[in-house]
Amino acid sequence: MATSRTSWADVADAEPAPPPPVTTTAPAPAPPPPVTTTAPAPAPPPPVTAPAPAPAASNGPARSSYVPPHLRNRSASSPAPPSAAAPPSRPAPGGGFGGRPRGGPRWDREPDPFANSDPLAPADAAPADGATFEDQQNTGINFDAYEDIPVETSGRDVPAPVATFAEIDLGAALNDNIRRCRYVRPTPVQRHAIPISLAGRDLMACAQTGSGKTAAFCFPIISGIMRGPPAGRPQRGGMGSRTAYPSALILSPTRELSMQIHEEARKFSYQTGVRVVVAYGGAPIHQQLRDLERGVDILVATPGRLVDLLERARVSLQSIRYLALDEADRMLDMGFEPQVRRIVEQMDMPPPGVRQTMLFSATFPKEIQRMASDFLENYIFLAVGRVGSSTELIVQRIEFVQEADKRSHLMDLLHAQRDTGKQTLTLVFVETKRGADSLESWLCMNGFPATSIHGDRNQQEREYALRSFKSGQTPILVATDVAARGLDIPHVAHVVNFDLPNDIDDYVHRIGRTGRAGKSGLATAFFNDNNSSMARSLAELMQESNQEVPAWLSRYAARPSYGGGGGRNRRSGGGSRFGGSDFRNDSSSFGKGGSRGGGDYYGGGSSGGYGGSSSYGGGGYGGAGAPSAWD
Ligand SMILES: Nc1ncnc2c1ncn2[C@@H]1O[C@H](COP(=O)(O)OP(=O)(O)OP(=O)(O)O)[C@@H](O)[C@H]1O
Repeated sequence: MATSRTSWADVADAEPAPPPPVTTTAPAPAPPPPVTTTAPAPAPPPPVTAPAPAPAASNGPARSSYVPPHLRNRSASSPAPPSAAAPPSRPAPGGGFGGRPRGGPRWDREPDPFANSDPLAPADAAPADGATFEDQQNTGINFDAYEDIPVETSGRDVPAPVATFAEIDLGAALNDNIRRCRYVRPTPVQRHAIPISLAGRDLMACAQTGSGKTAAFCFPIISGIMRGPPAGRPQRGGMGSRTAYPSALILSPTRELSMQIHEEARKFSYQTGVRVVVAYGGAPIHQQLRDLERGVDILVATPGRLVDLLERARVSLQSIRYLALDEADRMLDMGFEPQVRRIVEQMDMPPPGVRQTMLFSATFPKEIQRMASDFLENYIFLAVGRVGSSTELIVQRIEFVQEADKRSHLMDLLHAQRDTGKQTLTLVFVETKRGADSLESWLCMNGFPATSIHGDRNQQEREYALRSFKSGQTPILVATDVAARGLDIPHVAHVVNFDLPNDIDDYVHRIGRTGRAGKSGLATAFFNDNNSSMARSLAELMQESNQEVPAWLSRYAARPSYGGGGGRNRRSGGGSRFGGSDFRNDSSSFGKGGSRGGGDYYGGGSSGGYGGSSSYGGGGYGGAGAPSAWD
């Protein structure tokens, strides 16, 4: 691996009114015998000093406009903006549309994704009462929080981790963007995952919420596309074809998460010539089709909308070199698995071994690992922190609250928070869509500015709610599990599980909306007899995360009938600490296609507990007649 000693990371720290509401079947190669190594986190790089902020490339919010394919090859007539003085390692990725030759640099027309650090907030959005959140960027990150985190890798010939971005040859343009993002050093998952992916290896990676997994899969993809396709790859399509041929596909379970990944990927790929397009349900397809027609290298999509595009022959997957599944365990659970298998195995995507596949999540039940291995070849399993565990940065409190008392209890919490005088955001999770509406109204009636997000709200309302929450205009967001995964909202200081989920992994993702990127957070859960099946898994999780377990919860957990019998709330990392986490290390687990019904997690069967929760966009996915939030 080449190294670049000129990177910013060697020397530096860093720079720098919402709208009205309104077919190829993959062979299943035998898994390699895993080799397990438990690696200490690499030594932290020496402290660095801050350079003068690099000018955020300020070619303004130029309108993106269609570049005719025949013009894409011309060399840039206008000089590159100052921060892009060094040309990208590969100046001409991008087309993908109609299989025409990929064009030349297009950054003279590229809107600046750094112009507005909050992807969903309008530039002029401000927190309530005119207060401003201190800093929306990634400064003040407590990296020490990650230094002694245990890391496990298993698989053959695991590439060595890196300690700095400078050790990785990601390309000058991408390095510029890393600096603009104020990422000074890689997080632990990035230290391990990026070299693995750059070496061309398939990867199943499990790392705690808020630990930087998005960049961990985006950087290698962008860097790989910048370097260009492998020699001899046939050009697809013909003149006049309206089919888009992305080189990379990133799938995620919710619209909002896809939007967020798109915004992140646009920042990372700014002025690299790599073009990122997003496609998700609930939004007009015509705009997305137009975006695809302008060319796409990386397509970020929700499965439902992608299937639609594939059926219309507006997207072909035959040029896919990189496939990433974010929230991979969710993507492969009962609700999504058929759609995802269709996309990955029954369309025209190259098989494992030809494409490179990366699966990421904070939780990875072994049952799902087993299924996921169908998509991978000779892969490396990476666990940063314990699989399915929550970060110790989040203080977890469990309070015994009867159903009838929940509202007044919530009110007490909110009053206490208000009394601190700090401008923070509170995310309140409830079980049902109706429950979300009703709690939102009640909070508003009682003087607490709240909004809600769930699967019965239309996309415009969902986006508005999220914007309003992020900006601090409505600092309380009542949500179903549609907001449980992946969303990276700065300043969420408190997550309240007003209704506990039925699945411990959902709890891990929910509380992970706070305590992100090395910052601390608070999570309070209301527990009563209705949640007794969660007692043991909650107590175990809290113990693993060094939290104080209330005596009454330990007593609940000790009762055999209360969560003691296994079922889906067994801890998903289960087994011995590190070593039990890669399912290939379980002697009974070899043989990819092994019995899915024999799983040791989630009730021991593919129908043993996934997907049935009414909280997922209401009525669950697959629930008859209920609109799914997961498309
Ligand atoms: N190297 C880095 N330095 C500083 N900040 C970083 C770095 N990498 C990522 N971040 C920031 O950390 C935050 C969390 O990252 P990200 O959303 O990718 O987490 P995640 O692991 O995908 O979380 P989740 O499991 O909840 O999806 C983001 O705000 C991101 O910009």
